[in-house]
Amino acid sequence: MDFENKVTELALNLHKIDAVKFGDFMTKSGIKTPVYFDLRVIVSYPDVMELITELLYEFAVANSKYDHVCGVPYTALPIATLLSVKAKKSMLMRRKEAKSYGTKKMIEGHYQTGDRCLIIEDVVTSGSSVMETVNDLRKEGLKAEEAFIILDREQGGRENLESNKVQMKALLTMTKLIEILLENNRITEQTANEVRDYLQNVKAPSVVKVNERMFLSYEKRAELSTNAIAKQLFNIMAAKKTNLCLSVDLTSSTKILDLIEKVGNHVCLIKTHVDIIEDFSSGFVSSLQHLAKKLNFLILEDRKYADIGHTVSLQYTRGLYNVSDWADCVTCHSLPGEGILKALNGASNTDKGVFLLAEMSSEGNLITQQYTQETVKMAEKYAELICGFVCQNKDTFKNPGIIQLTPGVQLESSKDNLGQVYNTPEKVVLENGGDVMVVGRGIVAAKNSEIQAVLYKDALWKCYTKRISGKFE
Ligand SMILES: O=c1ccn([C@@H]2O[C@H](COP(=O)(O)O)[C@@H](O)[C@H]2O)c(=O)[nH]1
Repeated sequence: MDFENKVTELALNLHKIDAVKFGDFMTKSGIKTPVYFDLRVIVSYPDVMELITELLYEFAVANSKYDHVCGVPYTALPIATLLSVKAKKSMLMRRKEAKSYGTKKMIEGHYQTGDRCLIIEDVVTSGSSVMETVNDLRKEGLKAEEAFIILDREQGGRENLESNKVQMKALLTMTKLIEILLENNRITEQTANEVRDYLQNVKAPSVVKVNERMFLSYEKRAELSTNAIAKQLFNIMAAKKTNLCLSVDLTSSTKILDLIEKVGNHVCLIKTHVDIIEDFSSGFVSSLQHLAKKLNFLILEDRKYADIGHTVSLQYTRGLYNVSDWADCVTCHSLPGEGILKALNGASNTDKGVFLLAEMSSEGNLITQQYTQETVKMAEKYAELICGFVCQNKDTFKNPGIIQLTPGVQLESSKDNLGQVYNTPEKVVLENGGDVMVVGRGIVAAKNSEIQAVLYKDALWKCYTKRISGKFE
């Protein structure tokens, strides 16, 4: 029997076993519907289970590359099991609730970060159940980009899933099912029309688009990084439990080193502006590097390069500051075009990173939405060089392997008298998606910088743990 005939047989069988019913029903959300699906009953019909498995197998194996299958609990679990055995592919099981003891894992089974997982579901209306499983898999660093469905109710689920980067394929659509049942005299023309009218008029609510990096831990994101500095920074944050970057905007090298000695334990990154240091020397650089090793932080020179590639390569590798010699990463503008990234790429033999400025914290800055988008696009070709973006919004980029570095942070929202805008840790981390938060005067100008650094560190870390728990919206 060919594929189409088998699909027809499935439609007729689903009707025969009462998995599809026509009449006056009420959906979970209280909307009247002339058609109702209850595919939970299929477990009582081994030949229907076998047919579904065969069809999904032909459908899935022919077109997809995947490492695991995962059924949306509960109806799709036995189907995913049969499919996993038939395809000889591993299965993962998503829990509905995390265990209260032991590992507290949501996903059971063996997997590696970056593995591809195919989702199996019985019926899709809005796609929200599929998205719950997709989100839990993505939190574990798995790729969940394809969902195979028995029946698509055609009420917006496909569009909702696509907007969350999940391609959906269904064995049957509601339209096709009605057509088959009508052709085979299982339903009347009137019933068919009632269902068609209903389909025209009732759409499921849209599913909120998720930004995967908002829910992934720094450990998981380290595994997804293609830039060595981003990887290191994620790992330092996870190990030291801090996502605080201190901007040491002081003009005396002794004062800078004294401050770092006090707060270095509480930060993951130290950000410098070397051109404001009045007594800059190679001795300062050696002491800074020594502290970075001792206290386990990375060094970012916030140079904000913005010239043509040739000049930038000289600014980066030569002159009084010879930044490439000591800074793990630098900031740079995208304004001059790609040449600036070409210049920085390969200018050093050791691992380096670039934070590209996609947005600024200052009031009235001239960066437009289009400029931001083009900046993010420009970075795509330089996956080994870019460790992140200096930006202010969670939707500026999606790649979970890179870092959102966000300046303009103080414990209270405020402004300075030269246009700097400050947001609170809650706003920056939970709403705006900051991964590493830059604090300058909030710590540097405090009476006791160490106490203040701990306050910032704790507040920012608390927001991060809340964010990855997903329980903040
Ligand atoms: O958009 C940007 C980019 C960089 N910065 C830098 O961050 C610090 C912020 O210092 P505060 O004292 O906390 O204001 C500073 O070095 C800026 O050059 C930024 O503020 N905004």
